[in-house]
Amino acid sequence: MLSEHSLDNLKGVGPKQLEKLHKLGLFVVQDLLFHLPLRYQDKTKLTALENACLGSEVLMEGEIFSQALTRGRRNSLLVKIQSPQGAFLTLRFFHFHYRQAQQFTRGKTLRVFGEVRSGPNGLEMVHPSYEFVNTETPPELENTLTPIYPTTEGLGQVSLLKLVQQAMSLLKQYPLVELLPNNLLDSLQLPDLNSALFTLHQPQPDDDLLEIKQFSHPAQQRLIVEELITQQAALQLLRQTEQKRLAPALPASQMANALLKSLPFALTDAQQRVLQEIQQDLLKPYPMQRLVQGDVGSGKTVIAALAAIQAAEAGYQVAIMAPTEILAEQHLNAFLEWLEPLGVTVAWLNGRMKAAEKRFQLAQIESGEAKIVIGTHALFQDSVTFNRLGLVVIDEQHRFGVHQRLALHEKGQNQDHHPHQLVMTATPIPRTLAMTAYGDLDLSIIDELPPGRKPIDTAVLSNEKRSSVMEHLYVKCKQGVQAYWVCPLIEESELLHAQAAEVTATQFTDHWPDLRVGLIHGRLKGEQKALVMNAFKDHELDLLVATTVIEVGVNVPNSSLMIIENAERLGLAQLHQLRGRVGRGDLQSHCVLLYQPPLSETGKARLNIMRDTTDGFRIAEEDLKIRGPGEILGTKQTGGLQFRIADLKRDSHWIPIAQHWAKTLVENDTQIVTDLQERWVGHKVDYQHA
Ligand SMILES: Nc1ncnc2c1ncn2[C@@H]1O[C@H](COP(=O)(O)OP(=O)(O)OP(=O)(O)O)[C@@H](O)[C@H]1O
Repeated sequence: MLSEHSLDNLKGVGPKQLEKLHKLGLFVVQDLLFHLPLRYQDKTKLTALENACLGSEVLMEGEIFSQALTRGRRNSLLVKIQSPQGAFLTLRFFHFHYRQAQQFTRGKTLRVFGEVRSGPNGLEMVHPSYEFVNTETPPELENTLTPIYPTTEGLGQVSLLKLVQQAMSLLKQYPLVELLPNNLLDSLQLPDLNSALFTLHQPQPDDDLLEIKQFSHPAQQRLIVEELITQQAALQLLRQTEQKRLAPALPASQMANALLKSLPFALTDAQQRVLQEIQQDLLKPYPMQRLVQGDVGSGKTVIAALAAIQAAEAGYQVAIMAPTEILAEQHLNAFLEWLEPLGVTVAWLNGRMKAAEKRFQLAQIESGEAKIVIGTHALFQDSVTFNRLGLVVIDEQHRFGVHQRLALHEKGQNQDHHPHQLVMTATPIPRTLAMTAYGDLDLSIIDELPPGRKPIDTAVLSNEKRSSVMEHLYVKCKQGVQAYWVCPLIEESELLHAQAAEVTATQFTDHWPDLRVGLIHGRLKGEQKALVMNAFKDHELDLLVATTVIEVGVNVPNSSLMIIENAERLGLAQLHQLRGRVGRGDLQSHCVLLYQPPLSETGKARLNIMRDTTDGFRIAEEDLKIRGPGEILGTKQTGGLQFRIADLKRDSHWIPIAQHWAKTLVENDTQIVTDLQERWVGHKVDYQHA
């Protein structure tokens, strides 16, 4: 079996090469077959010099007309060849031996391969590969296109190609088992696996290079589809396993009605719909696995509270995990306000608690006295023992990654049940991406903002206007407006980032001593951050100069002006999150995106999208197109989305199709699913738990 055939069985593979191959993620012969070329060279035909297009790689022949050495900053050897029709091409070599130079004598015929460029003396090729041709017995042309593989230092193309060729002849003897059903291949018009692999490693001259380049060749699509089906099937199996587990069936809650009555607002239709979906899930005796997506400010916290109360009333505990301490504290305040009057005890944990306080909170959690427990990732530390965990709410899950989600989930795993799981994210995620990243979860969307919100008015301005923007901000603050100023992310370094914020804060206080300015950044201690945040909330500060630490969740409805510096450096999803800190009350809010000129065309287009829409889903779709999934999901989450061949940005249109077929396979033939996973997950990728 090629899936068990280790690579050192191939000719020419010693320990050193093996190490290099492992570095490329290649362990068995089958891995080589799935190691697809990056691109191809066409050495199957000769192109006439006259027909060569600039920028294309071609094979051509000509007679040596002259050769010359030029001296300068870099010595170069120039060899001029002439086609039978009289056109000239210059070959330019920067590295050469003088002996080599002597070989290029006038009248000899050369066959060269390289990229045609325009040079100072007409058409040229830099460092082409070449051979001398005996015109009586010219060398044969290649039968297939020549693949160029991704490789690593010390493993040349020629060696790698030889190994793949050995793998291909083994494939002829031991073809791989076709795992995709015929009706699937027929309906999608895709080739079988073995011929797809032959096509991609040894494409015939008539195979469409353009299609292959654009990854739209049926042979490539076939592999992409198989890989995506495998990933979707893995998620569905995970989900099926989860649904076979027991969870406490939580009856409808009376206290939830009391909470609803006590709120100063009525739920929007979207909130009601999502709440009902959650409440229905909680009634069932197996774990809810639901993702709630709500655009910024759509009111997710109250939904979490209403779900929590259903568990608490039934005698179970609820863990609420937030990505930052600022957010955990904000949730704590909201939950205390809403739930304590109803007699529900809320505990909380943070990193800066005094030992005695922490002991007290831990004891309350362990005894079951505390029904709601709020915190950051501190919640899944070993010292935390839940008494009867019935529901886990994870806010902004992509900040945590699947591992942490599962870790908290395991905490509640006593003998008789698993907790229900509710994941909340404020980052709208395009549907296809959500299907891949969260395919094991049901999806609810809060697609409506509370009434009375006015769309944020956004302006895009050059940094040259910075001082007048500062001036304008001062005037507004004097009229009672509260504002954020978000500082540039010049370096990844937390220190420099903090310094930039400090400098800006000082500029304001130096200029306008009567302006009440607060400063918040990642290097402040938790306690200091909380103090500043609370002062801003209580309107003891007019302006909060911040780094992107305020990106998620911060809720100060009275703030209505935000300036974001160096906006061109941030992803759209992140800008949307930041901007979502204003426009949360009924005031008309404004946002200014400052950019450092000159701004590229794409840069301009991106900021214009921000100016033209506040619809998070549209922004996320654009971001997916421009920056890819990492930007939207965060790197931790995308860690679990590494594919061998598929690319979520390029191939997202296949995802719904893959999901459909994965479902059919999971329902009808789990053996195929297991085989597919063995084939694709191999040594490198673990779709479920990476
Ligand atoms: N139906 C509603 N009507 C009016 N106000 C509401 C409604 N639902 C929630 N709110 C209020 O809207 C504000 C935003 O809610 P919340 O903080 O829950 O938003 P969110 O969805 O978590 O947003 P983000 O993801 O941006 O943090 C809060 O002040 C909340 O009390």
